[in-house]
Amino acid sequence: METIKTDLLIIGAGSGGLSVAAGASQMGADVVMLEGHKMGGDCLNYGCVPSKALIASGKTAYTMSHAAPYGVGDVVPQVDYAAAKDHVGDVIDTIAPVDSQERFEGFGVRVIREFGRFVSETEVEAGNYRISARRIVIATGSSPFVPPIPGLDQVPYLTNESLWELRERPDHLLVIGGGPIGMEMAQAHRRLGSQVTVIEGAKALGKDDPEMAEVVLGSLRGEGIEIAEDALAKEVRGTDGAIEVETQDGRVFKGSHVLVAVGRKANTDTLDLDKAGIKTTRTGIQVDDSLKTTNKRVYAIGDAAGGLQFTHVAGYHAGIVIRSALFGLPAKAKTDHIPWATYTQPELAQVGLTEAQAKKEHGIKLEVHRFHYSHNDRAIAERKTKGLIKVMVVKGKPVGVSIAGHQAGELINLWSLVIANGLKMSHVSNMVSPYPTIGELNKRVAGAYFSPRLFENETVKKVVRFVQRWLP
Ligand SMILES: Cc1cc2nc3c(=O)[nH]c(=O)nc-3n(C[C@H](O)[C@H](O)[C@H](O)COP(=O)(O)OP(=O)(O)OC[C@H]3O[C@@H](n4cnc5c(N)ncnc54)[C@H](O)[C@@H]3O)c2cc1C
Ligand SMILES: NC(=O)c1ccc[n+]([C@@H]2O[C@H](COP(=O)([O-])OP(=O)(O)OC[C@H]3O[C@@H](n4cnc5c(N)ncnc54)[C@H](O)[C@@H]3O)[C@@H](O)[C@H]2O)c1
Repeated sequence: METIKTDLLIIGAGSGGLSVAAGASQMGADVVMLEGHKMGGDCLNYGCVPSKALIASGKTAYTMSHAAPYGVGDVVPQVDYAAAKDHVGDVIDTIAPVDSQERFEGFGVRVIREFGRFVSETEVEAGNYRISARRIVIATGSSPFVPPIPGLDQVPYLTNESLWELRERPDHLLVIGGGPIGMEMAQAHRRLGSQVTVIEGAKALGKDDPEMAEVVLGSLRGEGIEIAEDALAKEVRGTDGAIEVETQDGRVFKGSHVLVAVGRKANTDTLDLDKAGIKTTRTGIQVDDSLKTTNKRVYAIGDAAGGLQFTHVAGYHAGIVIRSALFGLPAKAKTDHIPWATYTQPELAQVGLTEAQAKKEHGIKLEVHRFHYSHNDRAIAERKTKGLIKVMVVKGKPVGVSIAGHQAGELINLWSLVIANGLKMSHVSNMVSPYPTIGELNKRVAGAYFSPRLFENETVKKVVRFVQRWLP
């Protein structure tokens, strides 16, 4: 067995681990990174990247079959599901070099392609290596949670991992779980020609503001997706091509395939965390504000840390760990300014508090302002008028923003900047947006905040009348 000593050992080469490795190695630390499976982790191989690529195929098919309102004849697209999967593979291959072993070795990182597990508080074994490190970062991500629904293990169910291997378009896809994975994949498949039924135990897109989620759900239903809510899957039966899902209230849904998308499970089982004195919670590894585990030399980041599960969160965590582990500086992970977006069409995006959360936290100090896409000229030109932006404001500062509509995931960037830097509504209204852009929505909602203050204000009116009398 080879013994290695290093400054920083990173377990997992996904979104979080790669970001720590890139930063730390280029800043002079001696870094070892373990990866037991594919470089790039879930996001590149089974998550964000393939899902957004398949969504793009679905969007293309939908545009072709809904062109008439633009004066271009509708066509029935000839969908080749296997070719769409080739497109997905090609997109992964195009991005893969950025996450590759070669690239990281070029930074001076020693990449070991083995799964690691703790053997003591400061040592990890991986294959034929025993690595001791000054600091260790657990960035092992998460896996699809497969609930113990009776019968599920008897049918050939799909997860976000096996879905990408499927080359024949499902005739009728049943999706258990109406979260972001379920809804994104439901719409992509519907647009590629499958019949789709979403079976959701509570409310679909339930982590988002219900008013905003409804904009998306209405559109999805309009496209022919059946969304059954309060439909907790209780039993699954059938065979390849003929699957039935029965819900707790006795409804039975029939389809050809079933995708299980009911959340994630942190990858901690094989790490032997107890040998390093590291505790876990119900959702992942227990960490403090600085992402340190109960073993102060070990950090946990990204999905493994059991909080928000997004690639940009794993990347943000990486920055916190670099600051703390490399420079010994205090660094705390916050969540107030973390956005998320669901890439259905229309999209759904959120940063900061939802209206309900803001009401609870700020009570009567809260003001809520809305602006609808139907008043945005670019949205009208593009016939993308469904949706709205909603801003929760306390004493002139936004504390949360929710957007449902065209390019919501792009629009939320500005509000992430605003909230991260404690900026005010006046900063947004001072901005000049090019006309006509969807981005004007951001300025217009700030206008909606200031309009009553300016236009329904007697003092303002008095001042204007007074000045007008004296102006030459
Ligand atoms: C279908 C789907 C769509 C998604 N879409 C989006 C999106 O659009 N936007 C977004 O922000 N997020 C999205 N996510 C979430 C995103 O993929 C994750 O939040 C992100 O990948 C987490 O990064 P991570 O570094 O924590 O884990 P990962 O990227 O999963 O990396 C963990 C790595 O650790 C390795 N590993 C595990 N155990 C060990 C061990 N013991 N030793 C060595 N290596 C190990 C794994 O093989 C893996 O490569 C999506 C997820 C899914 C499933
Ligand atoms: N666009 C994005 O950024 C994006 C896209 C996909 C995934 N993700 C990340 O991946 C995570 C996991 O996504 P997800 O959609 O699997 O999980 P989720 O936890 O967000 O949603 C799962 C849904 O399944 C439902 N459910 C649970 N058990 C059920 C049962 N027995 N029958 C019916 N419904 C049941 C839950 O009520 C919930 O609504 C997300 O929370 C997100 O962090 C992000």
